[in-house]
Amino acid sequence: KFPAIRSPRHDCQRKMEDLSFIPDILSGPLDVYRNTASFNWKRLKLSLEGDLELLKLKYKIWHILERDPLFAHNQVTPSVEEQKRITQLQLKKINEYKFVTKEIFNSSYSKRTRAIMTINEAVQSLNPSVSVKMAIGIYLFSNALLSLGTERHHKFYEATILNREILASFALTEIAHGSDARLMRTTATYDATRREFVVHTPDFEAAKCWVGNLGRTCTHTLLFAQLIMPDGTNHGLHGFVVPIRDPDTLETYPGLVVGDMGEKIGVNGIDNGFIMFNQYRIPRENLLNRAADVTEEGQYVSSFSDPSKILGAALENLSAGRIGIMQESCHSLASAVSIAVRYAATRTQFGEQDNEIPLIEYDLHQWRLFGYVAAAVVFRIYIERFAQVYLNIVEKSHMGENVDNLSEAVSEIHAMVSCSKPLLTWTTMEAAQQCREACGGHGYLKSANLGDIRSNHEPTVTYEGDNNVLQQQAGNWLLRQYEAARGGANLDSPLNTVAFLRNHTTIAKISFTATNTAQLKTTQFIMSTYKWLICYLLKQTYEKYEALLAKGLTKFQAKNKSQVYRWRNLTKAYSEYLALMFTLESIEKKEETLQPVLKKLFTLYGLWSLDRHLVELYQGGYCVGEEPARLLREAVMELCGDLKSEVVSVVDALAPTDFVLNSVLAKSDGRLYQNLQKALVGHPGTFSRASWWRQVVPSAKL
Ligand SMILES: Cc1cc2nc3c(=O)[nH]c(=O)nc-3n(C[C@H](O)[C@H](O)[C@H](O)COP(=O)(O)OP(=O)(O)OC[C@H]3O[C@@H](n4cnc5c(N)ncnc54)[C@H](O)[C@@H]3O)c2cc1C
Repeated sequence: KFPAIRSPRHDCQRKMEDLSFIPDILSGPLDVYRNTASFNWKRLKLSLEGDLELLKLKYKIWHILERDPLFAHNQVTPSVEEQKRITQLQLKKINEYKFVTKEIFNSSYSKRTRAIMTINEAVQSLNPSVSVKMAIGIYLFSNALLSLGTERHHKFYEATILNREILASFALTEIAHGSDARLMRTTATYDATRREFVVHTPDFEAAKCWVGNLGRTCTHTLLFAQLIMPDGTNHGLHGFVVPIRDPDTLETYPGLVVGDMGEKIGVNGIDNGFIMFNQYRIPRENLLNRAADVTEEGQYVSSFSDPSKILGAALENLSAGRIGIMQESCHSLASAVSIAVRYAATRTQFGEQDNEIPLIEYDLHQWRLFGYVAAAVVFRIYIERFAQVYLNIVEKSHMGENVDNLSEAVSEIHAMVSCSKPLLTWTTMEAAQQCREACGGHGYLKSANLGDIRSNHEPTVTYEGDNNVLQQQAGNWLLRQYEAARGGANLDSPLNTVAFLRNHTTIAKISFTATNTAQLKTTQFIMSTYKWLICYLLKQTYEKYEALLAKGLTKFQAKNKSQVYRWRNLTKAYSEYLALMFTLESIEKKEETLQPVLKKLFTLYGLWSLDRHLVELYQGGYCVGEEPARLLREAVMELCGDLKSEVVSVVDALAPTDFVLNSVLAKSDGRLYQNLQKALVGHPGTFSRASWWRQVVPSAKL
């Protein structure tokens, strides 16, 4: 038996905060690579979380749920219906645990939201379906009531967030329209005689669909429908609170046709549903009327009383869910790389004179995995910092405090979120696949958990805004800033993410001058290369777009024809730059002992990402000849080699507890084959004869 060890190399630092609530890891085969780390993994864990209390909260939740049989892992995937049942029961139980304490509930907006995001992430790591159910059914709905509704909707708010009597859903997507929300066809027509809205679905193509929680469970939905006045005037999409089911019987109300979407390729614990409304009546008061209202007599009145508050509300609605998705992606990415790295450090294959070496020793394996480890750390720090900035702005606007250039900040944050959600969700998707392959055949076992991580993560690239469509929105904003910079006008960038565009002509003239890899492995090289790249891609995209307009194409056509290789690459480069910029600012404030490893990870992520932009770096003349590409790739490989001694402890900092990680290949004790044997032998039915053997043996008597 291996004794428990307490990160012996760095005990001197423990006086800072008591991190004993983080379970120690057992000594074992992974020690070989743990003992070479330059830092204490628990301190890195705290640093990546960014807040001691939130880290404690996460461990508290994991600790409680690990002891609750309802949250026990299934060795065999339950039926779709059973997954829905378990998920709903788990949500009920989470409500009963009251992780959102009175103290959290009464704290400031930003503190409360960060705590809720942490709870969501802790739950997501155990069952992503529960966290989505909770995020849509409780938090998205109650936030929308606060930001889009008024006092008269407070009863719904209390019933949702405090009493948990309402479980809501969010109904926007229709069968024939998803990304193009403006053309949704569900209507809510005001009937002044009865002071009600009549909600109607004209045909199947206008049925709301994919609505999470709608298929089996929700009591209410937050419906987006075209608001039509008695005279036929259409005021566009508005939000309405619409009762769906009797909370005591879960029977849907007359006038509704509600169905479940059936089996999906992941997150089957969520009951996604479709709905058709047949002249279904709801009270006038159910219109979320902060921005606009309909009087009893049937007059449409816009109520923009406090523009800053409305803008803050809009910001919150647009971005909060996507920031939550990014945070959850960070967790999935961290879990995937933790599994693959621990496996790589314990699995040996090939060697000289029959001395097999661990996979982690192979350059190829390091190159395949370490860029994603670096991404996991960079994204974690980025989102932690970005969420703080975002929540502070929303909080100030909620409180009616003056926020400088609020409307510009709202647009900038929307652009940032619109390109960062694609970056984080797509990188996680790629990483999950690479990590699965890096674990070979054993990675294909359900008990490796890489399959579930991958398929449950996958829809995040589509929901809350399809990634390709979102990127176009970020590009719109970037091009506006570029146009302003070209014309010498002020940039609308209060968060300073594109402040460098003021110098775009000077930046365009810089080129690759490094003569050795050390010059590349600097924050200065990475950030200045990214600035050049963004300026170059902006120029390319802008010129193409303008040329198409000059040829007589409409704006719509010109924009569509500038996406491939331009708009899209531009927003990708900008999102990577954002992640690097925020991470760099944060790293500089981290404790000294962590800085060397964090800087290496930062540098690897930066160079590894730039490697994927080499075509543009050459195309635009930043790089000339063979040397730049050779040096860049050599620097990536050197960093991979350097990180070999750190990476196992880095994933110790990234990984959740063994129970939560739930991978037979990656328990922190590193006893790969003992754990695998236990799992294979313990699997139900491993040794049984097939119950259907008689049906396939010709001589057997049926
Ligand atoms: C698991 C899951 C849960 C969901 N939960 C909800 C929910 O609770 N409530 C809800 O209302 N909706 C929900 N959705 C729906 C989701 O929000 C939509 O699927 C999403 O907005 C994309 O819309 P769409 O499916 O109509 O795709 P489309 O808009 O038809 O897009 C299809 C493809 O075409 C591309 N495309 C579209 N427009 C352009 C363009 N201009 N240029 C280039 N390419 C383009 C897109 O990139 C995409 O790849 C959920 C979806 C899933 C998968």
